[in-house]
Amino acid sequence: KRLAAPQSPLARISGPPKEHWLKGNLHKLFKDGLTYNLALQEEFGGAVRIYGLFGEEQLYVSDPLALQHIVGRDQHIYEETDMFIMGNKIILGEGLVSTLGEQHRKQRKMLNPVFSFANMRVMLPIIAPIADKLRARLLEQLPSDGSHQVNLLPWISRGTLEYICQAGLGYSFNALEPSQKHEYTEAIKSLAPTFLRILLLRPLVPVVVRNFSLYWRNKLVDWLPIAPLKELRRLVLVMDRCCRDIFVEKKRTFSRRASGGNQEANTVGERDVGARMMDKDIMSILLRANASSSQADRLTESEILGQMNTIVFAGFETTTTATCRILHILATNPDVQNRLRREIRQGKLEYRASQGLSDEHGWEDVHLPYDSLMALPYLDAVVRETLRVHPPTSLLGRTTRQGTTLPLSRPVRSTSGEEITSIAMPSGTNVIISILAANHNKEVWGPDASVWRPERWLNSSGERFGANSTSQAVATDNDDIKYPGVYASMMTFLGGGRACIGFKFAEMEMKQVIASLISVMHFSPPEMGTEGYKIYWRMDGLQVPVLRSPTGIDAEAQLPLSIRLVRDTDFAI
Ligand code: HEM
Repeated sequence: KRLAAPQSPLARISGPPKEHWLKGNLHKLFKDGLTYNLALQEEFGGAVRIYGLFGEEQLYVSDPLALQHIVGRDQHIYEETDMFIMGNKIILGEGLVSTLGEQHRKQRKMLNPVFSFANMRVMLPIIAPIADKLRARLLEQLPSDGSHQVNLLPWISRGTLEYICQAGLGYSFNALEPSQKHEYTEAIKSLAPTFLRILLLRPLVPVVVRNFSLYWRNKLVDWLPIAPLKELRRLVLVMDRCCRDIFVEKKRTFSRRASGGNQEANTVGERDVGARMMDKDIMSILLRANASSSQADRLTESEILGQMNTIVFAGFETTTTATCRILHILATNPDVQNRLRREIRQGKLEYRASQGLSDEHGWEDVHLPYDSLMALPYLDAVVRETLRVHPPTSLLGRTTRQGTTLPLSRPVRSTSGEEITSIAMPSGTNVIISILAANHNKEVWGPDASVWRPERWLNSSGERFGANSTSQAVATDNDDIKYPGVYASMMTFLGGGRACIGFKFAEMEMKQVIASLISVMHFSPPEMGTEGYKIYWRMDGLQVPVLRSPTGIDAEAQLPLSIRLVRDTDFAI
């Protein structure tokens, strides 16, 4: 007994038994893990000891005060793991998700202003016509006299790619023209599924990066008989080449304009964005900011290049699944859908009148400006509540870079039944931030925390609380029991120095798409026949819609919904 290794501080914390000798509890958490994740918080509280690979003890955290420390006060201690940073660097380049410490801070300093409200106002007119084009593509599929079942997932996904590429890169890949496949958008779409197939190799990344040069890494990929690894390398090369081409063109256009030369776009992709929107995209704003900043703050070319793939990748699947989730909820809640449509119609009618436009301009086609769109209270409540109950990214990893102590707002029980109010965290302890459990915490959101109820964001007259206020939605005044999230006090977009930089963009995009689609289209659940099929949201890495039958769950992600044109009765509440 005396020779046994000293017990780690986490061994005292209660948690589930080890489920597998190799995978610990990880497969339960990350493979269709919604129920398992929520049960952990219910049973053990805001800090739970779980087992990682080879039984390594980790801390699973949803406690508000602990998260204030992890993403806020002590964020320099709780950093991304080497596996995450190095893996991202290989795949996406030297962007925000691949850097730590001073380099990351420098990149954020340059990029934060790019995602300001002022720039969102400028970018909304890039997105609005694309959402209308998506709507037109869906309407084309409708028979003249009835409803039609459409798998919305690929369409929402094409729309999202087009918004982020046009607004992010200032480049159109015509993603809403399925006949015009582009190798860049195909690569971005294949990236996450390919990566998931070799997820178990991820822990080896730091060892390989530290011990093998690029030449030998390439040789390894050649020699190893692992097809998804070779495919991943191909995708990375395609993304890198396409981004470099766009970047070179952008720089050329940029310096030509700076010297007062020709204002025309050079490439088809640039021209397709339309002259009106030229130079208003994220990369153009970044290039201008970079050129006018001091030498010490300036990003290198490779850092700018790295942001291109990072922004497109980070903004793609997350926003796609969130938009799909909203549409699915609207389809299954016709009253909510009607109320929302009514509010949008009212908002557009008022704006049309304020601009002195005649009735000839159909209200459905009116584009609300940024501030009016953001101010629609019910739309805001529907988006907030969906992002709270169903956060697209549910779990994030961190590791302690030095020893520290983690305080808790509510004590948890030790394995021998004592109360624990703070936890000693040795250097190198792996932490899982549970965005999902935090967003479902009954102490913060009330006993109906897991119920989707948009009214929690509204007062009794249906108005929303002050701009960022969550006073009614949050069931407590105690600051220790509040989450440090950047968006509506929830953890969906995280908080602190590594919070989602694109959250305003995502919010704007989702609101615009929903407003555009439901102005003219009605959504309802699909006919599933007699075999008992249901749409089921599987939580692996992201939350993804699939079909579930009594005999099992389909592997293929899909969101089949019935759509038809809106009728007068679809505004009734
Ligand atoms: C509903 C949609 C979205 C969700 C739920 C979401 C969520 C998140 C979360 C949780 C993080 C923190 C990740 C971590 O620390 O490991 C993050 C980071 C990030 N997100 Fe988003 N995101 C969304 C949309 C977007 C969009 C549209 C963009 C770009 C326009 C974007 C760009 C980024 C970037 C660049 C980071 C890295 C920030 C950094 O490390 O400094 N995201 N996002």
